[in-house]
Amino acid sequence: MTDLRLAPRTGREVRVRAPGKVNLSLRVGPRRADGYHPVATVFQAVSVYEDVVATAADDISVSASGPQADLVPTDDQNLAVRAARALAARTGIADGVHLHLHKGVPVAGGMAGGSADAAAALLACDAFWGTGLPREELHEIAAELGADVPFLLMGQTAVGSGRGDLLTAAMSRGEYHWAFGVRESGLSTPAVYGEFDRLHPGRDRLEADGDVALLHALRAGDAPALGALLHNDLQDAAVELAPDLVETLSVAEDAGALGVVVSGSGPTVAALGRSRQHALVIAAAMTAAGVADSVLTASGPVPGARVVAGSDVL
Ligand SMILES: C[C@@](CO)(OP(=O)(O)O)[C@H](O)COP(=O)(O)OP(=O)(O)OC[C@H]1O[C@@H](n2ccc(N)nc2=O)[C@H](O)[C@@H]1O
Ligand SMILES: Nc1ncnc2c1ncn2[C@@H]1O[C@H](COP(=O)(O)OP(=O)(O)O)[C@@H](O)[C@H]1O
Repeated sequence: MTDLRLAPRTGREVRVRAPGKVNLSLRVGPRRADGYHPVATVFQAVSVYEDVVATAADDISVSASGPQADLVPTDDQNLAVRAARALAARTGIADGVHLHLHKGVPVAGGMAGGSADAAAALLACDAFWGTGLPREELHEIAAELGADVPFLLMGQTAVGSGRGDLLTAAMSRGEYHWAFGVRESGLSTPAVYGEFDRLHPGRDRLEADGDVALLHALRAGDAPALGALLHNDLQDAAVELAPDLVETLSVAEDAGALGVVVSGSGPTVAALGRSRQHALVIAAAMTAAGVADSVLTASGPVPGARVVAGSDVL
């Protein structure tokens, strides 16, 4: 038997898990001078995960695995690489790291998989390099990387304002069960916001207080009420760019979903089930009708990015 105490130490790894999200409500105001839109949103983190593993390397590099890994850039455009570089710049660290992304969240699907990678990479590098940044500073870097990144650090349920990066935790009781209809060809977030501008030229303000009833339903753990109140101002724009989504939405509705909505900028369709079993039934209905390239089921809310293991690799 090998004596592990004598084995050479070849590397250390830090493993971080971050969830995807669904916007239970997304209200959008008129485009600002900086190109962003003010939003009022209610995020829920769901149990579809990105697992990011940090190991030693000379430079900062990334690789990806998972069903849609070929759609993920592995250069400096990758949000995990951008996160590592931003943390290195903030802390003056000159070390390298390799980040491997096990992608469970659909790519360009409106469920923020890239943002989850960025949040996970921030935590992974912070632990790997031992920089020990306070949570607020990680949140600041996260907001610079993208509007959705802070929420994937935080997880659970939160109200987002500003660009979606100013967060307040929201109370939520119980567990919500989702079926997701996934498309292979994603939608670009800027393109969907652009289509929103085209469809709503007269929009002059953000309806920021429209989610009182939805937040009440969450506090009460009332899934039927929540289902009826799911809302997405970007849905028409996503449907305009991907008209087949109408069928996906209607198949999920016909399967008895409590509510059906396009997730964020789409094209993933999120359908709320009455139970875990019912979410499986809705997913099966979408598969049988051929209205999604693949389906997922998940529940929420779940925690944000967190270190799940840090170990010496022999
Ligand atoms: C629509 C939402 C809903 O949660 O999520 P996704 O569906 O992309 O996951 C978000 O607003 C997306 O957030 P995120 O994907 O992080 O956006 P960023 O990388 O910061 O911005 C990409 C581009 O989207 C547009 N954008 C983003 C956020 C916002 N509040 N207004 C915008 O107009 C801008 O054109 C921006 O240049
Ligand atoms: N780590 C990453 N994972 C996925 N996509 C990434 C990543 N880094 C950059 N991208 C780019 O961001 C785009 C959208 O990312 P993603 O977060 O998956 O979707 P969405 O913004 O719709 O939630 C992708 O099409 C890809 O070009």
